[in-house]
Amino acid sequence: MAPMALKGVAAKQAPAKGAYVTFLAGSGDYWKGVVGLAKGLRAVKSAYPLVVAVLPDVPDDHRRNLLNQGCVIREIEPIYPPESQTQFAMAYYVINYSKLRIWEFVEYEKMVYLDADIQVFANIDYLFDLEKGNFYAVMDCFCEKTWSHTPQYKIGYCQQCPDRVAWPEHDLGMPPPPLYFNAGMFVHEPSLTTAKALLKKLVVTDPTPFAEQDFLNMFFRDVYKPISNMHNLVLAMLWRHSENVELGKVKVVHYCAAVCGPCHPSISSMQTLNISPEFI
Ligand SMILES: O=c1ccn([C@@H]2O[C@H](COP(=O)(O)OP(=O)(O)O)[C@@H](O)[C@H]2O)c(=O)[nH]1
Ligand SMILES: OC[C@H]1O[C@H](O[C@@H]2[C@@H](O)[C@H](O)[C@@H](O)[C@H](O)[C@@H]2O)[C@H](O)[C@@H](O)[C@H]1O
Repeated sequence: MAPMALKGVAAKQAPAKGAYVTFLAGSGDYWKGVVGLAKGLRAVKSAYPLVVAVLPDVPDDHRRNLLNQGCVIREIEPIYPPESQTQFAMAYYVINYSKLRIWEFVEYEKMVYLDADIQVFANIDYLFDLEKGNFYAVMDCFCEKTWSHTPQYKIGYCQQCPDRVAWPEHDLGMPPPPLYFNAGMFVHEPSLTTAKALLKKLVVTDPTPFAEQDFLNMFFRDVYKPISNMHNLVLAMLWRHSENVELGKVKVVHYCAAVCGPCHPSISSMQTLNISPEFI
C-alpha cells in the first residue's frame, strides 16, 4: 500500500525553538509509557513540551489521559511501506513507519524524539542547542537475537566492540556496515522538504526487518552524528557491552529489550540506575 500523500502543513508563525515528541499507535498500553515520559520530563524540569504524534486508532480516553498530563496531541495519518514479503523483526514494526510524520511538525525548529518505552531520569534540554544540520542519535547494538537475520550477527561483529570479532573485510570483500543508530531516540529538524523527500524515497525502498529504523539509518547516513549512550541506554547494552556503559551518567533508559523483566540479569544494574516504578 503506498504511503499516504503528505498533508500540506505550513508553519503559520515563526516556529518555536523545540519540543520533545513521541509516537503513539493502537489501543494497547503504550499510552502508559507516554504518561510516564510526560511525568519524567516534568520531574527533570524540562522547559519543552511533549508532543504526541497520534494515529487515528488511538482511543479517545487514552488521548484524554495524555492531555491531562499536559501533552500536545498531533493527529497524523499512517504511513505504510511498499507492499512486500519482508519479515519484520517484529510483525508490528510495519506501523512504525508512521513515525516519519514528525518531520511535518514544522511549528518546531528542532525536536527530540523519544519512543514511548523510554524514560528520562535527568534533564537533557541541552540537546536542543546541538549544532543544526546533523542527525543525532545513539549507536545501537547488533548482539540481540532480533538481529539474527544479519551478517554481523552471524559473524559475531558488533559496532559497540569492533575489535572483539573483527569484520572479515578481506574474506567478504566489503567494508563493515556503516555506523547504525537506534531510532528510539534522536534529535531532528522538522522540514516539509525533508518530509517530502522521506516519503518519495520510501515508495522506492523495499521494507527491511527493522522497518523505519533501517530506513532512517539509510536516509540520514551522511549526516548522522553519534551521541553518548547516556541519552538512550538500550537495556541490552547492560549485558552485551557493560564496559561501554557508565551507569552513574545514564540519563535516558530505553526499555526495548525483548527479555526485559524482573528475572533478567540486568535488573541489578537497573536498580543501580535508581529506576523507580512510579515513572513506569
Ligand atoms: O503498537 C504500538 C507499537 C509501537 N508504538 C510506538 O512505537 C515505538 C517503537 O516501538 P517499540 O517500542 O515496540 O520498539 P522497540 O524499541 O521496543 O523495538 C513505541 O515505543 C511506541 O512509541 C505504539 O505506540 N504502538
Ligand atoms: O521499528 C523498528 C524499531 O527498532 C528499534 O528497536 C529495536 C532495536 O533497538 C534493536 O537493536 C533491538 O535489538 C530490538 O530489541 C529493538 O526492538 C527502535 O528502538 C524502535 O524505535 C523501532 O525503530
